[in-house]
Amino acid sequence: MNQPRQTASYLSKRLTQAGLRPVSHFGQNFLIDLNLVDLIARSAEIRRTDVVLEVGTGVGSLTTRLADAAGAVLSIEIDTNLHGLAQDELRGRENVRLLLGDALKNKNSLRPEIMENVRDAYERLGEEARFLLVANLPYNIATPLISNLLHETPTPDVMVVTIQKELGDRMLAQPSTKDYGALSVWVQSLCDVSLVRILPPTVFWPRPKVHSAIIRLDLIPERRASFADLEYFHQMVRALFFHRRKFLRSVVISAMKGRLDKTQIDEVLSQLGHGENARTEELTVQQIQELVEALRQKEIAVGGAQA
Ligand SMILES: C[S@@+](CC[C@H](N)C(=O)[O-])C[C@H]1O[C@@H](n2cnc3c(N)ncnc32)[C@H](O)[C@@H]1O
Repeated sequence: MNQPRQTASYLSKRLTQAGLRPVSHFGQNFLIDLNLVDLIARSAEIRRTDVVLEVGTGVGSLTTRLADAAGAVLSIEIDTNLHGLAQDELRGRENVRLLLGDALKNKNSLRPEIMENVRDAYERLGEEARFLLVANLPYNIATPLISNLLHETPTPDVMVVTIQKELGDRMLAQPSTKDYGALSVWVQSLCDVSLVRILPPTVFWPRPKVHSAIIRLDLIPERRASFADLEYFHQMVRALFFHRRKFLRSVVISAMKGRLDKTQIDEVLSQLGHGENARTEELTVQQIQELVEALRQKEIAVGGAQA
């Protein structure tokens, strides 16, 4: 088993020998600093009883490190040529399974094979098993991938991902800032989010136009368990941030159209102390959770949502 020497010249040679070039629409920006590949793997604190999902195998350099530490690694790659190179690189590693295809079935769901394989490995690894996502993600699918994984069972206990810095800023954002939005509320409602490292374009080959960030998300099981209807919450969060400039009251009215009338909505808002000048972006994650739950309860009371 070879340890790939992942420098720009090594990678470009390897791809050129195979008659390939990086494909930009697949987000093929490879990490060329081995210390950073190690940092991603190390930051996930992987154990022998963990099943690790990687999205975007590339030539398999991070996959190798994940396989050294984990009980099982499942890695998916959309590009047939890279999948072939990674198969060569990882041959003989019995705890690695490589899938070929798009990690997403559509914007709202993962390719079913992924969670089927994760659940298989999870059961095999026994009571101590955890599920982790550790990946240098293709930037165009990072948001749907992370958002959708938070609906899955098992939900990842830990996610350590390299993403566009701007997306990391949105995940970490606090109320009343420009980056605070549906994604901030959705991930922070379920996870502790922390910044591991900001990465300049120079550590990738080819160089992307923007800075990147390694972000760690730790699922807090009590937070997840506190939701009566997670799907309802997620949909409402998206609706509440859809018109950023409007006042909270008019946003709620349009989100609840045909479900609650204005009087019912005003009752909920005044009970929670949100005046007519309130805006969604000023509300803390907890205030948004309370608002969505109060709206859900109101809908149940008037015969709409399911208890
Ligand atoms: C940023 S590169 C990371 C490659 C490698 N893991 C590394 O760290 O250098 C992203 C990889 O994801 C693959 N990819 C892009 N879109 C994908 C998708 N929808 N599903 C699975 N893999 C995808 C790309 O072909 C590319 O190999």
